[in-house]
Amino acid sequence: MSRRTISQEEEIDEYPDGTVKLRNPHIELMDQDILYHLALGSESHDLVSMFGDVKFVVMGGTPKRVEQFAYYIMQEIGHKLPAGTTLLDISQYSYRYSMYKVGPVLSISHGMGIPSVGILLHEVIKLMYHARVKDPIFFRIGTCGGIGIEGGTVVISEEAVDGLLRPVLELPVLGKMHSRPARLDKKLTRELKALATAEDPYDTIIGKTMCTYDFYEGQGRLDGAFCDYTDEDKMAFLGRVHEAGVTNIEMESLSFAALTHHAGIKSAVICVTLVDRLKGDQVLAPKEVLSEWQERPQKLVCRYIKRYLQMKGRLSLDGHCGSMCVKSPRRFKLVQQESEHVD
Ligand SMILES: O=P(O)(O)O[C@@H]1C[C@H](O)[C@@H](CO)O1
Ligand SMILES: O=c1cc[nH]c(=O)[nH]1
Repeated sequence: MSRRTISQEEEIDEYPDGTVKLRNPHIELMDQDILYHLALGSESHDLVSMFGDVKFVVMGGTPKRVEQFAYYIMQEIGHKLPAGTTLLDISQYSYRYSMYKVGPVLSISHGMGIPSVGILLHEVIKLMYHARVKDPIFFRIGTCGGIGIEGGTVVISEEAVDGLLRPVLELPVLGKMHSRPARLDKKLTRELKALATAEDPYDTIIGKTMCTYDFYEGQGRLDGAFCDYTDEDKMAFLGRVHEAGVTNIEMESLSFAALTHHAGIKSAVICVTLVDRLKGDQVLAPKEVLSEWQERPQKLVCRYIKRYLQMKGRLSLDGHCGSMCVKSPRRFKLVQQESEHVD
């Protein structure tokens, strides 16, 4: 095992072969590990053959969004299903989360808020470990409220902070408060930004994301069931956090950043804004507009995955998966050179 320095404060352990390390000595001693909320187990399922080829884990709040992403990425990478079959929700019998696998991509719903995404991340990180997945990359494709930016803008988080602007996830453990740094991969953030194009009919920006424990009072809304502050108080708060660099507010990035970082897994959070919070609280855009907006983070992540697979020679330029299905070696080389920034 080797040590990688992430910052002066913290080092993380890594196995040289890139497999995910668990920071829990108890798991190895257990006869079997039941991933209860995924409806999977380390003995009941052959996790290595089911998931050993995973490279990308893409998470989003709703089962519908992750199913849609699974079908979209399937089409984009030319992944074929056996005739007459459809994608299967692998975790359907957990009745908690939905999970779809398309070649090297796992698409999983995480529900709403830090507790829900946290439980899922524990089990997905263990799944990566049991399946001996190498160097997985995790993405959250979400929705958020923007501050001073138009609805439909895509925000790639450079940092996640809590409602008090602290870049840490706090969790009481055995009666003591534990703090974990919430860090996202800076290089991955830049690489994603570079994949936004001038032809996209919306902006893609990098910004600081505030992650709250609540949608209403936690995000300073005036339209919850309860509200003990004034419109002026709300606007002063939003102005203050905006000045501190916050561009958007959502409810999972802190846990996503902290737990992936603690596991030594590269991750990024990409959210589309549904409302400019300086102009209002309610999400008023029509359903069709909201649904098109939600596709925007998916498009960016899909571009990243395709670029990655093209560079590894696992995808042809016209988007067909295969072992070495490169159509024109000369053009492929060009793609490789253009996209040197992608790992
Ligand atoms: O998964 P998404 O991005 O839709 O999650 C955001 C944050 C909360 O879970 C939810 C609130 O509407 O939207
Ligand atoms: O304002 C918003 C919109 C989506 N999700 C949030 O958490 N906040």
